[in-house]
Amino acid sequence: MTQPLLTPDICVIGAGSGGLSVAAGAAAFGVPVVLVERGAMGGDCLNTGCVPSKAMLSVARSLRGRARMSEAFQQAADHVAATIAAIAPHDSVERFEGLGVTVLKGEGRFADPRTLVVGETQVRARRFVIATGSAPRIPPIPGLETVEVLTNETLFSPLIPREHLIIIGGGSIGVEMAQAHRRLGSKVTLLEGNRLLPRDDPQHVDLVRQALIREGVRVLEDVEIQRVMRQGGGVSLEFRKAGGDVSRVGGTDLLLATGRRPVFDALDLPAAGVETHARGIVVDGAMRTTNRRIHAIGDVTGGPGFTHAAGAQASLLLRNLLFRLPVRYAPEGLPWVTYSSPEIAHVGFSLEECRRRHGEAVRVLVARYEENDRALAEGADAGSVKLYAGRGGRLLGADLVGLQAGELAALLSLAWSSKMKMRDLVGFVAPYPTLSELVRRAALSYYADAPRKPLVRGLVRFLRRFG
Ligand SMILES: Cc1cc2nc3c(=O)[nH]c(=O)nc-3n(C[C@H](O)[C@H](O)[C@H](O)COP(=O)(O)OP(=O)(O)OC[C@H]3O[C@@H](n4cnc5c(N)ncnc54)[C@H](O)[C@@H]3O)c2cc1C
Ligand SMILES: NC(=O)c1ccc[n+]([C@@H]2O[C@H](COP(=O)([O-])OP(=O)(O)OC[C@H]3O[C@@H](n4cnc5c(N)ncnc54)[C@H](O)[C@@H]3O)[C@@H](O)[C@H]2O)c1
Repeated sequence: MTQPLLTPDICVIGAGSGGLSVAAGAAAFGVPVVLVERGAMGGDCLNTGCVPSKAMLSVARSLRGRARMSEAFQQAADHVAATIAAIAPHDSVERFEGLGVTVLKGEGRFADPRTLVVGETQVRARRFVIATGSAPRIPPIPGLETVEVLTNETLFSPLIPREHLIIIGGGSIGVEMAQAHRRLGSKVTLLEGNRLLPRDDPQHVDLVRQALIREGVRVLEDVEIQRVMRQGGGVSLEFRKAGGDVSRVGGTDLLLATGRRPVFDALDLPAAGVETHARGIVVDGAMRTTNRRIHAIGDVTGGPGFTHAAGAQASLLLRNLLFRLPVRYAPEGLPWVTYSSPEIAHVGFSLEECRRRHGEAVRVLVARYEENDRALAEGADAGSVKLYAGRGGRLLGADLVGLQAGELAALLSLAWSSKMKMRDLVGFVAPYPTLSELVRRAALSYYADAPRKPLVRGLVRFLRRFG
């Protein structure tokens, strides 16, 4: 029996953040698309990532230790399930088939540079888009194989009370899950080999660190984990603080939040002539792999692992595939947010990168939440907005920490991508009382010296003569 053969214009492998965007966008323009998914539609973000973690954080924020642990976790589990169920229809097979996409449920594997095999079906597309995402990276810690470990793939389903959760890794997942579990009633120990949130502004990270410690999370940084052991029904860890003695911590559960690895093993990429490096599939600025008919986007390319990064790549790729326009994906300016309380966010270049590029011309402009009426009214006076201004007042980057810092980051991301200057950030009207006034206030400080400048004072004096 010959295998069924499909010959779409575009075959997308992986129905997560990146793949779904490409499939929906291409189908909207009437382009024949085949979408291949071996697991749950929606990928990591919907099922085991952004959505369950943010839903859990929302319940944790409203309860903040005010409910019994069993009740708190039950509420969180219900809200996680309800949130996923509310979003799932948008990512479902039915919706995509309704858009005209042919959805194949199964694992894709390349047979040759032009053919993907999915079960009994062969797909020979003009272009392939690999969007197969990432999986938790398991570090080589002795003894890890002897205990049961949790990852984001197992933590939320079932979402159950953990008496004492030990978390290895103080990146976004580690910090968000430490706070969420603590607020739902778990005892939490967070161990990080470096410092918490190593890519974020150190002063801002300190605010997050202090919040975690105040709420009762035991935070251990600069530690080297030496061994993991079984202990009764739980786990025990041996670790060493830089230069110190070996210490031990025991808990009921162990969560690994130690970064990601790209997922492509099942694809047989060598058969397709697609090269990989340690972080993922090798792509050029147009997201083209070493096989010119095959593109790759999202976590599998090893760039910054965010849903909005996969979405941004998908939009650019659509422009390229549908309209043949030249595109170049530049991850540098990408915003990111860790949804702790306080939230911590970043836009554009880091201060270090700004200084590397523009030297002494860079000015740091700060506005503090304690100076903002809305923040005071909300009882959230801890936080700050830092803008990095270059020559002529151009916005080069920003770091933010505090209530709703992520929403302010969206405003600044628009300003950054529109190449705005401090003049523009001063020239808009921020409704009163909003946190967005913080952005204006920080930008205004760029002109703080103006009243003292002889030239400006002279001009004002001159203009006064005219009544
Ligand atoms: C706990 C957690 C919280 C997160 N929170 C945020 C957040 O708040 N904000 C944010 O921006 N990002 C967040 N992320 C990151 C975000 O989830 C990812 O960056 C995003 O999902 C990547 O999208 P993707 O399309 O590359 O891959 P995915 O969404 O993972 O999709 C890949 C899909 O490919 C399928 N697949 C793999 N191999 C094959 C194959 N051979 N054949 C067929 N199908 C295949 C998989 O089953 C999967 O469905 C979070 C991640 C985690 C783990
Ligand atoms: N709010 C968000 O946007 C959000 C939330 C969660 C996850 N994510 C994404 O999901 C991905 C995974 O997040 P993550 O937090 O696992 O990865 P990460 O790379 O952000 O952080 C991993 C942390 O683990 C530490 N680590 C690694 N090995 C260790 C070891 N042996 N001992 C001690 N510490 C160790 C690292 O120093 C690092 O700080 C990232 O791509 C992230 O962008 C995003």
